[in-house]
Amino acid sequence: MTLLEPIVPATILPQRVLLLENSRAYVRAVAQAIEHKLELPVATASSLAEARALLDRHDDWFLALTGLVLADGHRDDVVNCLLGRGLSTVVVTGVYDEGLRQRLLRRRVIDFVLKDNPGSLDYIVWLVKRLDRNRRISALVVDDSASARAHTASLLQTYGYRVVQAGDGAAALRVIERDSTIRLAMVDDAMPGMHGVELTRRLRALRPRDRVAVIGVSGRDDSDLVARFLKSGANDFLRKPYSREEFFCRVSQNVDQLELIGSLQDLATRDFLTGLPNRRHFLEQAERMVPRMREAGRPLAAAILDVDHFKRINDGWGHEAGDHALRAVAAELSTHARPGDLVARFGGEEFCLLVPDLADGPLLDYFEALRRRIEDLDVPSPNGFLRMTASIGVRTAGANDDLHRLLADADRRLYLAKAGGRNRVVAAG
Ligand SMILES: Nc1nc2c(ncn2[C@@H]2O[C@H](COP(=O)(O)OP(=O)(O)OP(=O)(O)O)[C@@H](O)[C@H]2O)c(=O)[nH]1
Repeated sequence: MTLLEPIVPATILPQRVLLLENSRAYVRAVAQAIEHKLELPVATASSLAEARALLDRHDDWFLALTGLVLADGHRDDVVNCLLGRGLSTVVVTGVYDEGLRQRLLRRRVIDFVLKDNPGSLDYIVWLVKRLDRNRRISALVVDDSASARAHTASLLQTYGYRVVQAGDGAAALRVIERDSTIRLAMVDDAMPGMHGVELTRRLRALRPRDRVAVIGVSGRDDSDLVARFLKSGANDFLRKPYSREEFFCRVSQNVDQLELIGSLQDLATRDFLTGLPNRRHFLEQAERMVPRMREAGRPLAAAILDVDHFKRINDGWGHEAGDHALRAVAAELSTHARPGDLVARFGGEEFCLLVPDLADGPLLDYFEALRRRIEDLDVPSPNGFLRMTASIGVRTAGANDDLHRLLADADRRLYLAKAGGRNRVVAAG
C-alpha cells in the first residue's frame, strides 16, 4: 500500500469549507481554486450573520477560512464565533498586525495568511489540501514527560492528525509494530531506558524512511545530537522550544515528502486507469512468490482473465464506457481477491491473478465465482447499463514450474476458453 491509498480506512470525513470574507472577487478566486483543485465543497458568506445561518444549516464542516473585517463583526468577534463552534479556523487577511497574529495563533487559529502576499492563493490551496489529508494520517508522539507529550499531541491534533502517544521507547516500538497506519513519529531524545536516537535506530529496523517520517526532538544544546538522530535514520530534527509555525512547517514538509515518494512509487507500480498493480509490478512480485510457495509446499495457481468481445463494447458504447467497464472489472477483482492474492492489469482488457493456498474444487469455485461476478455486473453508462462476460485460463503450479510456464499455460487455456464459447473457466488441457 502506498500513500495514495487512504491511510486510515475510508471513513466519511466532513468535507465542507466555509469561506467568510467581504471581498467578492477574492472569495470567488479562493472558492474556485478549492473546488476545482481539491474537489471540496465550499460555502461562502460575507457577514457573520450569513455565516451563522450556514453553520446552523449544515453539520459537516471541515474548515473555516475567514477574513477579519466584516460589516457586522471585527477581528475577535469573527474568530470567537468560529472557534466557539469548534471549527478549525484559518485567518486570511489583508490586516498585518504582528501582535494580533501572535495572539490569534496562541488561540489555536491554524494559520494566519496574508492575502496580499504573492502566492497566497497557492499557499491556501496547499494548506487546505494538507489539512484535509492530515485527517487520514496517524502520528506517534514519544516523550516520557506527560505534559510535553500532551503539548505536541494537541499541536498535531490542531493540524488534523490522529495522534497516538507513548511514554517510552519500548511502548513506541510496540505501537509501531501493531499500527501500520502510523506515518509520522515525533521522538524526544532524553527518555529513561531508551533514548530517542536509539529508538529511532530500532524503529528503522521495522519501518523504512519512506514509510514513517521520524522527527527527533530535543531541548539539549548538543551540536552532535542532530547528526546522531539523522545518522540513526531520523528524517528531520526540531529543537525545543520551537514556534508553532516552525513545528507545522517541518511536520508538513516531511509528510509532503512521504506522499511524494508514495505517488512516485504508485506511478511506477500501478496501472493508471484501474489503480491495480501493473504488469511489471505483478511480474516482480510473482517471481518471488512462485519459488517461495514451491519451497513451502503450498499450492499456487496463476490465471489470466480477458473480457469477452471487448472491442464490441468500445465500438458499441464508446471508449469512455469501455474504460468504465475496465474499472468495474478491476474493482470486482480487488473485492474478490483474498489477502495474499496478487491481482494486476496486464494491459488492454487482460488481467492476471496469482492465487495461493487453493487447489482442485475450491480453486475452481474461486474462479467460477469471479466469472459470475463479472457476468452479473451492471456498469452504468449514459446509454443504459452495460453488461459483459469474461473468459479465464487457470494453471496450477507443479513441482518444476516457473512463472513463465504458469503464465504461458494459463494463456493457452484462456484461448481454449475463448474458442469454447467464452464466458467460462478452463483449468485443464
Ligand atoms: N476503452 C478501452 N479500450 C481498450 C483499452 N485497452 C485496450 N482496449 C481495447 O480493447 C479491445 C481488445 O480487442 P480484441 O483484442 O480484439 O479482443 P476482444 O474484442 O475483447 O475479443 P475476444 O478477446 O476475442 O473476446 C481493442 O478494441 C482495444 O482498443 C483501454 O484502456 N480502454
